[in-house]
Amino acid sequence: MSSSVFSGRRAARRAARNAYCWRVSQPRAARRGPRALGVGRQFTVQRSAELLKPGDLGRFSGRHFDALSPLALSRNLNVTKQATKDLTMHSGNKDHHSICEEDEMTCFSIPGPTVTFQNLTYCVRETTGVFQWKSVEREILKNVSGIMRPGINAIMGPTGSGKTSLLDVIAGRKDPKGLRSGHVMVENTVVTSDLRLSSSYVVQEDILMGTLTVRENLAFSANLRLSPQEYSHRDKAVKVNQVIQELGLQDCADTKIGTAFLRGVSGGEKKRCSIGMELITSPSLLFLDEPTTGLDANTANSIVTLLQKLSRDGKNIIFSIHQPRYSIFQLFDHLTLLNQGQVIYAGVASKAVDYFEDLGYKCEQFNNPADFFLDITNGAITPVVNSPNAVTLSSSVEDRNPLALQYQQSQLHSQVMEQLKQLENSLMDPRDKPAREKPCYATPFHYQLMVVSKRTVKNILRNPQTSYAQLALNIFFGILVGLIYYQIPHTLPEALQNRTGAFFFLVINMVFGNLSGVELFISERVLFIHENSSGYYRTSVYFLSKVFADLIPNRILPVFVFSAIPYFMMGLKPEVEAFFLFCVTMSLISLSAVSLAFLVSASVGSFGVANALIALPFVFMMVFGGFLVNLSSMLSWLSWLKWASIFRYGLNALTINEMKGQVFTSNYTRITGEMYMDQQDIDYSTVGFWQNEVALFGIMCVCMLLSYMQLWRINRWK
Ligand SMILES: Nc1ncnc2c1ncn2[C@@H]1O[C@H](COP(=O)(O)OP(=O)(O)OP(=O)(O)O)[C@@H](O)[C@H]1O
Repeated sequence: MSSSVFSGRRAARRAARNAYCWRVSQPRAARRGPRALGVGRQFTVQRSAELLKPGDLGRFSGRHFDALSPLALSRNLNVTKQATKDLTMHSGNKDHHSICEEDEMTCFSIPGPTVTFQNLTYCVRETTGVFQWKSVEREILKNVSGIMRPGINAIMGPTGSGKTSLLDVIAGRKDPKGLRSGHVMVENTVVTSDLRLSSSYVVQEDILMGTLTVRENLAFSANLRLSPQEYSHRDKAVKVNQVIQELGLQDCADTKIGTAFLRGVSGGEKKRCSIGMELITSPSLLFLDEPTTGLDANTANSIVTLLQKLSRDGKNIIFSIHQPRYSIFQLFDHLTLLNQGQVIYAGVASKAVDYFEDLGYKCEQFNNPADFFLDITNGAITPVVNSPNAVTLSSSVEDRNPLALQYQQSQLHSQVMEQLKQLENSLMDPRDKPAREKPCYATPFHYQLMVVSKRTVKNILRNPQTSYAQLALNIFFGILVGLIYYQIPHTLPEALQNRTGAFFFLVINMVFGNLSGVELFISERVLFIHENSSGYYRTSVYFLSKVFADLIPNRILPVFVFSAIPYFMMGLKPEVEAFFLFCVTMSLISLSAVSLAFLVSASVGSFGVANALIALPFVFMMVFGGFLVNLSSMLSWLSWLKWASIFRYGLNALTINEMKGQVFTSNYTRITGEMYMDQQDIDYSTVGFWQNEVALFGIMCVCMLLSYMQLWRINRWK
């Protein structure tokens, strides 16, 4: 990145932010700046810090420090190869030396945060029985502890072993209600769901806007997640280009992601784009849920290689993975192996095979270690019985997972627990802690509204079927109603019958024509949940942008077309004011109906349920509209439903607007519009007319408010 672009205060602010993503929770020394921690100067991080003991001395820049001091642990300031020798000399511990020399060394100029978790037990409730009324609690993570440092941290295990659950609990994405014990800490700060706003999480299924190109999707992420105070438009464009280069997406940068109807980029490119959406913020802590699932071997390899490259900048990359090939496994720094929700190995990845061989399992010469571990957990490989540490299978209930038991008794486990204890003890007194900044959105409300609305409009323009269908339907029905009721005469009985019939037809069309509103929030529900919970934008921003982008092209414009065509074809009152009020009434009918559809859309997740739910109130409203049933003759305990009927308010307003001041005649009879409305119990005064309009407006406001609340209440936990 050219220094000319990111110069001055902006660059300084950004550099500080990237290096100190977790600064609010760090010790003062850490907050004083990179130099205080030796960051910026090259030092080496040894991955097997679990092999060190408190009191052992490490060295950095000529100064010695306690290798297991809180600061050293929390920043991974362990030892260089040279320091390892010093350490051995100082501590006189030959074992350390020999073990340390076996370990590979990893160099980070700016190490990211360390994640620790202790005694995590997580339960889910499962419903049972024919009617699913009973619920039982099931432990899916049992007493899981570990330390994950900057580098590649893989969580492996057979299907259903709890990989994704562990990742989600660590990332603060799993419902905290299920956590029975334990806690997760990132740099000495207990993780809450706030972590969702400040960390990066790549979900398994790529959740991207299909109608936008790779570059547009990345720019969307940059616009919302990079603060406008720190990054100018140009900076963001440079950042997007940088991520495109880093991920090798140059060839498909301007290709659309693709939808169910539009072929777009390949699966691997989509996955890289998903990773890019998160890399835009230069996160120091990145979570990925099964990043290689569904990809061919080469693409999977290139993705993990890319992650490994990123981790060498000091990022802490934590992901779940099912059964990687050997070339991928080789890239892991740290491995956590799970079986039935329990840890069966946690430590340096390259030492896992040795660990299991010590337990009596034999890994064939050309066997892939990942397959070897899964075979062990599945019981396809059994331990050699005469091995001194061979796992003894017990039929007792407590020993159902002997591998987990073996791990809990191992030195590896006690070292991890010892280090966790050290960290706990080193936690600062809460009074000394700086006040924790509440993670907040990177961009202000109005900016988010502009960016999200732009995307919504772009999406509608590139996927205009709904808008075209809505317009075509309105034109078709407008002409149809106009032809059926062409130039309604003022002679009785047609004058009254045709007018009321035409109005009923129009209202039906306005209400049922808006059934498509139920798709508004359902079609993008997954995208909304992902983006909202990852801190892209506020719920209110999404709601407003979606509602306005839908209302203007799909609901308001077609209504004016629909109102104009039949109004003049039917020969209704030839007055400008009457036509204007007719259009206003039709718009309010449409808006109140569509708001009800939005409410249903925000409340349920499937089209089938939504269609069934929306049809019911519409039919009830039609029955209680006053056209099909005489409301005054209805059972009193049922007739209150008329107060909630869009049909009733709409029909009344249209009737008052048309009939008031009109005279209808036949050979022997003369009826005024007022006489007719008196007979129908319609209040035709000006106040009476506006009462109907206000009621429609009220229904719209209440439904909109409830839809927003429903959207806000959507379960975002995994
Ligand atoms: N919210 C939930 N409600 C009910 N059961 C759940 C929930 N989350 C996880 N589980 C259950 O917990 C177990 C572990 O699930 P998890 O997805 O973590 O496994 P996994 O190792 O990632 O599996 P896979 O490799 O198949 O994705 C499974 O049996 C799953 O059904």
